[in-house]
Amino acid sequence: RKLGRKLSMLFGGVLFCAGALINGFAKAVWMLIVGRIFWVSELDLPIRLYFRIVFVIFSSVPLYLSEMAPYKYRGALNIGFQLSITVGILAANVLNYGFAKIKGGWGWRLSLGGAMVPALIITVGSLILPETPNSMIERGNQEEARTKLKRIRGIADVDEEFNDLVAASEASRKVEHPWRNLLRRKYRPHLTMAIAIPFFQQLTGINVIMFYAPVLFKTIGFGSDNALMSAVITGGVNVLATIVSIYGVDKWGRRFLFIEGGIQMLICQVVVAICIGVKFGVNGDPGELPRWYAIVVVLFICIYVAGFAWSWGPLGWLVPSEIFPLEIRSAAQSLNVSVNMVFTFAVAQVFMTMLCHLKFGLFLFFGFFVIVMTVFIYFFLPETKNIPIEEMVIVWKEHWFWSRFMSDVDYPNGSIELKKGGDSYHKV
Ligand SMILES: OC[C@H]1O[C@](O)(CO)[C@@H](O)[C@@H]1O
Repeated sequence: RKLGRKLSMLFGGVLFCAGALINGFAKAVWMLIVGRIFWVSELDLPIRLYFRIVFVIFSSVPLYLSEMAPYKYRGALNIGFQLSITVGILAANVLNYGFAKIKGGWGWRLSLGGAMVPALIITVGSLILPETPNSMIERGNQEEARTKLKRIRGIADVDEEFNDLVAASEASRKVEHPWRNLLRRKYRPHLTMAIAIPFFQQLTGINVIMFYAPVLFKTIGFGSDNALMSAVITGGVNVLATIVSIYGVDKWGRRFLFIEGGIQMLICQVVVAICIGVKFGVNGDPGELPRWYAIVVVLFICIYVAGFAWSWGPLGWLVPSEIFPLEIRSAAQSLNVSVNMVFTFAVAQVFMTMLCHLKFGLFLFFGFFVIVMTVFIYFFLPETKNIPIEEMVIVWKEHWFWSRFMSDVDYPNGSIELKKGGDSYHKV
């Protein structure tokens, strides 16, 4: 909050570079450990190039994107963040596939040290990017913010938006304790979403596939090469489906994608559980897996990944970044990222044990959570597409459940009127 979004990103980029260097040149195990502490959140995958970004960047980039974007395209632009993650994962899978074939035992140095490339892009990029007007106003540079807003929007008359931003910032300046505020009654919906959304995102079980696809495919009877190849395939589907959500998020809305994606994931989880259950039972030796059978499993895992990649994947970052009012935004976003990382870590840690004990039931375990989260979205998440961030209070005020927490909250100063049309709002 004090440093602004730009410096936060720079700080993260530098740490990330340091981690990649220490890892790539590691001479001892402790160097690998230190490098990884600097670097990534998935602590148990030693030899894997994973273009993941440290916590600081996760906290600042989605906010940066949502604050910068014109609200009609906010969804699409924000999803650029998740798209980069999926492209990173795909690149990592492809490169690891290649590096694994290098003889002489130094392929892993390329895998780990190669993270310098994205790390440098982040570091240099953060120096070139402009600071957001919101963040400038927050730190008292009003005129600079106005000029910047004109430049970003490409028009001279930015008064309406500028005044909105200033009003929001003034309201936030009066408040000194974003963390304590987060606990206030009127922020109950925000607090709930800051915890529930990242929790549910990880409880879809996506990282079981993302981190362990090769292990999983091998376990169910694929050869080594095919298993690595399948990881490349799921990585590709992940990228393509994320692009679908960029296309649709501001048209079809967040709720539609969440609910459709949830149903799709659930169906696939049940089918995969049945496929694996029928073949393995609970004993665990599949023998030879017929080719058509393997293809069916990979196909349904791909459909599951697609369901995730146009719903919880991108929306898990987008929705929190657009619902928090400025006065709690940084704190709430940090909470969101922390919960996400804690459960990413937890799922990665318990996956092996769960697979051994639950067998095919692992997919049903995550399937159960997918049911819960889909019902949760249906009842508790209001549609946020096409609403300026500064006007977002409207969606809570008109929500059947959350309105009870918002009774003493006013519409923002000089608020434009928003009319509800179907499942979303538009300016009148
Ligand atoms: O695309 C899959 C990736 O998306 C995330 O859920 C959120 O960014 C990651 O935890 C996961 O590895």
